[in-house]
Amino acid sequence: MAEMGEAPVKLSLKGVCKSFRLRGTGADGQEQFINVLRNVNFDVRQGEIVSIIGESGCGKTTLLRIVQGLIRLDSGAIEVDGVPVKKPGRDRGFVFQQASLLPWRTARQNIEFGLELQNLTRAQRAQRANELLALVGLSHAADQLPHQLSGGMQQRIGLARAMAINPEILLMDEPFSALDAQTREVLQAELLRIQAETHKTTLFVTHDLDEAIYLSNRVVVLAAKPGRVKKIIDIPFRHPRPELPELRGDPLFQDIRAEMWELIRTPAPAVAA
Ligand SMILES: Nc1ncnc2c1ncn2[C@@H]1O[C@H](COP(=O)(O)OP(=O)(O)OP(=O)(O)O)[C@@H](O)[C@H]1O
Repeated sequence: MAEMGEAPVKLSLKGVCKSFRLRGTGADGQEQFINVLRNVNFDVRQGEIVSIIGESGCGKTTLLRIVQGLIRLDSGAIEVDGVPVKKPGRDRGFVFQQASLLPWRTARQNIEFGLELQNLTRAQRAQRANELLALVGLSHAADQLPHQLSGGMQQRIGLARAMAINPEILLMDEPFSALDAQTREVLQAELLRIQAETHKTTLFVTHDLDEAIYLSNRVVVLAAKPGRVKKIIDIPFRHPRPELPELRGDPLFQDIRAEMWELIRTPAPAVAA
């Protein structure tokens, strides 16, 4: 997007390749591999939200976990500020599809969890947790246990927990897909509000084309088998954006959506393993 055009590159994916070894062997007794990602290249600029879309199984989650440092790549590199990263680090926070909160800890204590490994006093931890509870709009629920929170509230706490370590990059893997449509739209708008406050560089995996367009500065469309970048689409709507129901009525939104849908449903040429 034009607003982000001049921002420095924060995260770079350079020639990322990944195969997994399958269990057992083939008829010829040889080990078998599935080629999941092939030469994936793109950059994410400081403060940008970039979404990854593509058909189920095209390697979106694998790619995010490689960036997180939980899966090792076969070749290529992940760079943060131009420096290769190979392991998980406090510069990258992760938000999952399920919030996976610790059930015996309150909302506040779940947020504080990530802070306990840092050299902070109890008072500093409490202050940071209070700031984050306010940021995600849940100050009133600080002392509730996870089972007392709705799915949407749990995801807000999951986001606050990821933000607790003050990562420079947020990695989000379908964080709203388990929520009902109405809650999802509320949280999408909240994420844009939080993004405007915090300017986190965000890499966001989703199945939902509308969500990708609404949230993102750019959308990376992956082709499948193996996962490759098919196209990177600029989303030109300026911030602050109107809410999603209104944006959906914009003919430009519909054109972008139609282009993405066409890209996803048209198989890319096969690539030799
Ligand atoms: N540890 C593993 N061992 C073997 N194959 C794996 C492993 N992890 C993922 N795969 C395979 O890699 C491919 C990509 O999986 P991945 O979960 O990254 O896709 P995805 O695009 O996120 O899918 P979805 O949209 O359904 O969540 C799939 O074929 C999957 O079966």
